[in-house]
Amino acid sequence: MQSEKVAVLGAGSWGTALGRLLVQQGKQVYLWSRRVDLAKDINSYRENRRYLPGVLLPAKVRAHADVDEVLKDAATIVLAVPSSALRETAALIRERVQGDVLIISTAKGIEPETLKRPSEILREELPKELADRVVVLSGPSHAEEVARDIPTTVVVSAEQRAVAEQAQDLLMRPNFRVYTNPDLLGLELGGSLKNIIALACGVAEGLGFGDNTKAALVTRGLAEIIRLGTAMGARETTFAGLAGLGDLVVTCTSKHSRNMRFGSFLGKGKSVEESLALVGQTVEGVRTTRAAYQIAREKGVEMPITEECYRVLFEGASPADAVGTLMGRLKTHEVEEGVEGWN
Ligand SMILES: NC(=O)c1ccc[n+]([C@@H]2O[C@H](COP(=O)([O-])OP(=O)(O)OC[C@H]3O[C@@H](n4cnc5c(N)ncnc54)[C@H](O)[C@@H]3O)[C@@H](O)[C@H]2O)c1
Ligand SMILES: O=P(O)(O)OC[C@H](O)CO
Repeated sequence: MQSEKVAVLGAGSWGTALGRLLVQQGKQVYLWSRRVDLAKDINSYRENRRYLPGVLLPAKVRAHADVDEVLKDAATIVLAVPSSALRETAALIRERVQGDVLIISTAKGIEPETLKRPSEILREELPKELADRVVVLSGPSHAEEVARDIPTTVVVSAEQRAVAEQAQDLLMRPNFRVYTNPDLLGLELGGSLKNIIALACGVAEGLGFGDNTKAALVTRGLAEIIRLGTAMGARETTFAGLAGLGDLVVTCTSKHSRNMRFGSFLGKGKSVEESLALVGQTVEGVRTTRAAYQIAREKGVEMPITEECYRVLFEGASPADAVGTLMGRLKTHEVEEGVEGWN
């Protein structure tokens, strides 16, 4: 009989929320924290006070600092570490796991050094039989709300439909609705690139701007995500879905968003380092801005918001200067084929 054990690697907010959800699905969850003190604290308080305060965890979520114990005989592995930690975490799996294991990848970032997406990193780091079992989970899903059973919709993809459907069956709950989509590339790009736009929305908030500015960033942000995504081979319709517009809306409007909070500190005049320290959690948008900027240049795709985020994050431009550049761009059409439709 297949083990009911699930290993969740990464005891941050998302790993903890997904661990709780999987216990609701009847699983025994081993939550891996590389820090012994955090594992002890979670088990003592039945709460992840550092990353997901205020959520009582069932006894079947047990935190461990020993990765051997966590991975042994697990039928499913959920990867909930930031994209920056994915390669080293995959190496831990490679050295310890064989066989028919489902691997759910949740990181939403692009590696700036290689321009690789999470599933590509896993393909490089894992043996083929494990990499073939990787499912990408994306969509609008703040841990703070999932952990409170607030109705949420997400989307999964994998190279094989049957593998994606296995994850769909595993995760589907009355208040956690899981769709499938064959466009794995689009899912990963949507989930990663929206963090750049959320960061920009945070900057706008920090500068004291209003809803008009945020709506502008979401709308024009989606336009540049679609431009890059389709140039890379993703399907345009994916960006109208949960991993595109859905995640863009939630991240650009939610008080829970780490990327937006980070941007708002920048907008208030804090440095990148100060802003990261103030958030104190993973902010994927920083590394992904660097990666997307590079990919856009290589592909000759125009991404004005991403470019300005890059200038603020890595070239010392001030947020006010970035706004001036965006608003002062040459006049243009709203859609690429803008002049068509007129005589
Ligand atoms: N929080 C959410 O609502 C949410 C939702 C969907 C997807 N995600 C994605 O999930 C990933 C994790 O985000 P999060 O919000 O849980 O981050 P977080 O900052 O809350 O937690 C990250 C966890 O990973 C651990 N970690 C960092 N580097 C590590 C390493 N090298 N080895 C082992 N552990 C390491 C940290 O100690 C921490 O426990 C990100 O890619 C994020 O985009 C988050
Ligand atoms: O809090 P953020 O900005 O990392 O976003 C979390 C999730 O990606 C929302 O779907």
